[in-house]
Amino acid sequence: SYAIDNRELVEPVLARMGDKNIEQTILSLSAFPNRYYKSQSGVDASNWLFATWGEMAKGRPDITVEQFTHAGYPQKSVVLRIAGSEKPNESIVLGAHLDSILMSRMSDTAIAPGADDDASGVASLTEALRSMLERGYRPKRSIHLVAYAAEEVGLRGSQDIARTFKQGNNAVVGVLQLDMTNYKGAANDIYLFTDYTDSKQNAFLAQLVSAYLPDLKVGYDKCGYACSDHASWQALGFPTSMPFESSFARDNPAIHTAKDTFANSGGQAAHALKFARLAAAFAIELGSD
Ligand SMILES: N[C@H](Cc1ccc(I)cc1)C(=O)NO
Ligand SMILES: [Zn+2]
Ligand SMILES: [Zn+2]
Repeated sequence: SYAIDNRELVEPVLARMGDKNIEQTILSLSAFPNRYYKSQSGVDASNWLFATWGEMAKGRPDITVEQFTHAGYPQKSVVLRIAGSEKPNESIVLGAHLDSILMSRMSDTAIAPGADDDASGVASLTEALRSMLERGYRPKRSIHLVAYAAEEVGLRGSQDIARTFKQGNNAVVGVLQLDMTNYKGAANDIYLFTDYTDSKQNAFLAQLVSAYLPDLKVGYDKCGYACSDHASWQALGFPTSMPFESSFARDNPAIHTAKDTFANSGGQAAHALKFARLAAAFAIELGSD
């Protein structure tokens, strides 16, 4: 059941979150020439995030950070796990994708900064993590943060990882995907996609916004196809949601081009901060029961 009954745990974490750290993470990730799943810089970006999350997790014996090796290409996904103190085999998964691409003339050395798609999602998750750690938050269920490799070439990294969870004895309570969080293209703040997602979990997310982010407006839209990694999880029967930055009609025109830069997402991360806060509220409410 989706109870909202951990306000004393959620609010201090949200209060400590800001856009400056998100900005820095977006700038760091979009500084790689590209994060293509087959390029050296795509491997380097994975290694950078592995080191960054590993540094953040130092001093927490309940946290592991690993790289997940995929068959057929060198870019690894990065998986961080905060072990639940009471129900470690029940998991909440927060995801974003690590890789970037150009819609045309892609090559191992092409310039594909992917600031919005999807450095913004990785940065939003990283800020949620930072604030939870600063508060010393310990979940009862396990919380997993995943930066997927190879999303742009057919949701390949998330397919491997979702399948691994399916084969393990993890009960997955809920999955959240953040793919593009920093380009505010439309009137509402957060758009919940209604296709390839779970309607009950979407309703829970809307309640979380009302409870913790009351000045934000929620809209609904459809992608029309399996448009990000949430579809890999939904296909295996796990409840997923994808809060998105804009409406379908007004999504970021720069994605999959060399123009997908932080400057072209507005030059600030205030929009991405909304998604970071929603992700933290989702993780703590589901992780604390
Ligand atoms: N297709 C998705 C981006 C994408 C997702 C939703 C909408 I509306 C428009 C565009 C992608 O490129 N993910 O990496
Ligand atoms: Zn994309
Ligand atoms: Zn994407």
